[in-house]
Amino acid sequence: MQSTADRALAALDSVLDPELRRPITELGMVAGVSVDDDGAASVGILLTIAGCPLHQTITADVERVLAGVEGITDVRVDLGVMSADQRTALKEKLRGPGGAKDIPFNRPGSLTRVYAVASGKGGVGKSSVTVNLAAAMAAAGLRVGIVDADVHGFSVPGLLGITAPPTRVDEMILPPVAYGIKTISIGMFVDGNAPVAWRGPMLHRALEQFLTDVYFGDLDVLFLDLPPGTGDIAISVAQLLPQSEILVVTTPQAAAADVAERAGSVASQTGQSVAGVIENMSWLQLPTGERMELFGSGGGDIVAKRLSAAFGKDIPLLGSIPLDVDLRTGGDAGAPVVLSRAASVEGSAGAELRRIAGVLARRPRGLSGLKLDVSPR
Ligand SMILES: Nc1ncnc2c1ncn2[C@@H]1O[C@H](COP(=O)(O)OP(=O)(O)OP(=O)(O)O)[C@@H](O)[C@H]1O
Repeated sequence: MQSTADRALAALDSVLDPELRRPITELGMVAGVSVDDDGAASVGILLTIAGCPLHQTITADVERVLAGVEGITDVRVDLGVMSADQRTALKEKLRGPGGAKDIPFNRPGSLTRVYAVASGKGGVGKSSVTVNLAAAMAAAGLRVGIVDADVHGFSVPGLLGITAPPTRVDEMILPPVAYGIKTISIGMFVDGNAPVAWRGPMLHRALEQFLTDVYFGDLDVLFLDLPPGTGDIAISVAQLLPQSEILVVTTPQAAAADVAERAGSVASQTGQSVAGVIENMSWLQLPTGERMELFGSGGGDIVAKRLSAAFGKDIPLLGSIPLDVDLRTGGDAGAPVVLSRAASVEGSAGAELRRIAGVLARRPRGLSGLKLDVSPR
């Protein structure tokens, strides 16, 4: 018959490390469990690093789970810290022997879809679109990550309300999780609003480090929020993640369409493909029911048609998102509009973003254009 301590240990399988999203039992974080005759349990928990900011969450989860185990009357959690050897074992468990310094998304058999979100110019809503698509997918149960590669204008942490810094386990970086999205941004590594004046090679190295040192685990979808324009980082993305596909965000303006098309056509030089075009700020819904096209019309359609002609295949306009105060206030508050009640209003920005997320989530996995097994898991 199982002892109470055995049942307690089995119950701890349901406690997940908040950052690694795997059971603490599997991660070697449970040093031991004992239960005395009166039902008082004491549990040794090994944190990955001293002063782990999430120790209170882990402690509370352990206490809650053990309180539900029959025969346990009291729970004491003793926190310790992993030894260097234990940390090495953890890293090997997560990343393979030697803590493999490769990009996991490029490994043969990786089923992660990587979308690099690009725009010709700044301020068209690229980051807002990225964050909302990611949030809608995560809410639908997909495992989602974002790399905020917009080093000059990083805004993803703010849009997701992330203030906590990433946790480091030696050289491995554990990304903060918000709304189920594992997120890493250059903004988490610079002081306050200090400007980042980095040049190409530094950007390349920063992105490479994000892709190799950040532990994302298995992801269904990874979004990269690129800086606006056709700069060095777009080329780095193509080199570092050759299977990534571009999502082009534009406004309806003809001038914006021209630069957005250029951003998309960089992909033809780098051998990447374009997954589609998203038009943002397409119209403003007036109380009279009319749509006011503040920035003109047709930009998204023009970009999609021109890119289709350039690539010799259909590149769809995935959707048109209206100007919407709820999208902006949600962004300011760090609460993506797709998760709010406002998104259930037909024709709203949130509703359209949810629809586009659904379309992208249903696209076949794997390298587009190549013959791969893309049957759903
Ligand atoms: N559809 C929309 N309706 C209302 N406001 C929007 C919409 N899209 C974006 N915005 C607002 O426009 C501003 C710029 O958006 P965002 O930061 O997402 O753009 P960006 O293209 O990523 O900019 P940059 O490249 O300069 O970082 C934000 O204040 C955002 O809330």
